[in-house]
Amino acid sequence: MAGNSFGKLFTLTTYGESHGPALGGVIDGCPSGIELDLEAIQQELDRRKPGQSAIVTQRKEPDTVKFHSGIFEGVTTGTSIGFVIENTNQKSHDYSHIKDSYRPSHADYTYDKKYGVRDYRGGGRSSARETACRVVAGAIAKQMLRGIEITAYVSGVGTMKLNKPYNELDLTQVESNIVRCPDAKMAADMETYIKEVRGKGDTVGGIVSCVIKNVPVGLGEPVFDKLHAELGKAMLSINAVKGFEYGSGFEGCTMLGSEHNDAFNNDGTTKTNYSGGIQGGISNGMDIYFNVAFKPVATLIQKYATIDKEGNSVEMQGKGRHDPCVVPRAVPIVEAMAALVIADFYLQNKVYS
Ligand SMILES: C=C(O[C@@H]1CC(C(=O)O)=C[C@@H](OP(=O)(O)O)[C@H]1O)C(=O)O
Repeated sequence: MAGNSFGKLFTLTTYGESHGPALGGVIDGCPSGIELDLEAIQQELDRRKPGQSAIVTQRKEPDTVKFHSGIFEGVTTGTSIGFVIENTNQKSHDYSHIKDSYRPSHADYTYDKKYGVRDYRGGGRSSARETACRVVAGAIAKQMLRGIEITAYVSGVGTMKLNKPYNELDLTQVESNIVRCPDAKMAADMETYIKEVRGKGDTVGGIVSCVIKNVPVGLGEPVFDKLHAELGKAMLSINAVKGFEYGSGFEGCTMLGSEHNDAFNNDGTTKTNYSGGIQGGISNGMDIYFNVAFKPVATLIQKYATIDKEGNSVEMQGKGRHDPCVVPRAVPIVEAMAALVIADFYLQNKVYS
């Protein structure tokens, strides 16, 4: 299986399956001399971990990270940073019923056809549990990116959407509720809805929005490695992601150029920011903002029709511990992937000192 690494200079390689003994990773290219706040890294993991509230999977994992290399007396040494997160709460028997059949819209079918061998327990390598490793690396990248603020939040669940731009929201409130939506009223409605959906054994999708502030001018490459292309790849590599848009996104296509162009101020900043902080694939110093669309989780706790390995129609009953909606736990994952992209360009574009 290829494709387990991300980044060019600040790189992350991850390993591990949902029901194996552990997940882990190696971060390479992190500069030396960064004083790490290890508690802050664990706090990021706590924001992502399963079992954290009544609206997420009830698998109980502490997701405690142990570092094995690359850090001496709390400071990065410039060597590879190896880390491990143990799996402690696997219930693999919950998965024996799908050993020989495929959950519709899950990775079960494609993994089986591609590799011929499938660790069906908890989704194996296709499990979103892998994203814990991204959160570790992202937390280190965030600490390397002093002064840059990356804030994600839930802006949509099902058809419920926050119809306000990030700069009209109080983003200090993201962690004040279990949905991670900065509008208290909307968060309460979303929570009720997610609980209703969970009660039916069903799932629902949603949107995570993200803003990156204080990015200097000049990150990103002009042709294939555009900053927004790398952000798009990073976000689309997160489990269950179906869409990515930045700046004015799909809505911007309905505007005229004369409305959409961001007029300059004399210092090079712009009066509007439909560009989303990126022009020609390169950051222009304005806020970078984007939306990430997550589909409803494929595993339903309901009866469903599918096929087995031989192609016979079978009726299955979903079981196990699953997220009725992934967006509350996806918030720190989106931030982590954004941090990895920005950190990588910091090093590539030699703006880090
Ligand atoms: C454990 C996590 O999420 C898991 C993601 C997942 C899947 O199929 O992706 C299946 C479930 O695993 P299990 O049945 O073992 O509880 C989720 O709980 C996690 O994110 O840490």
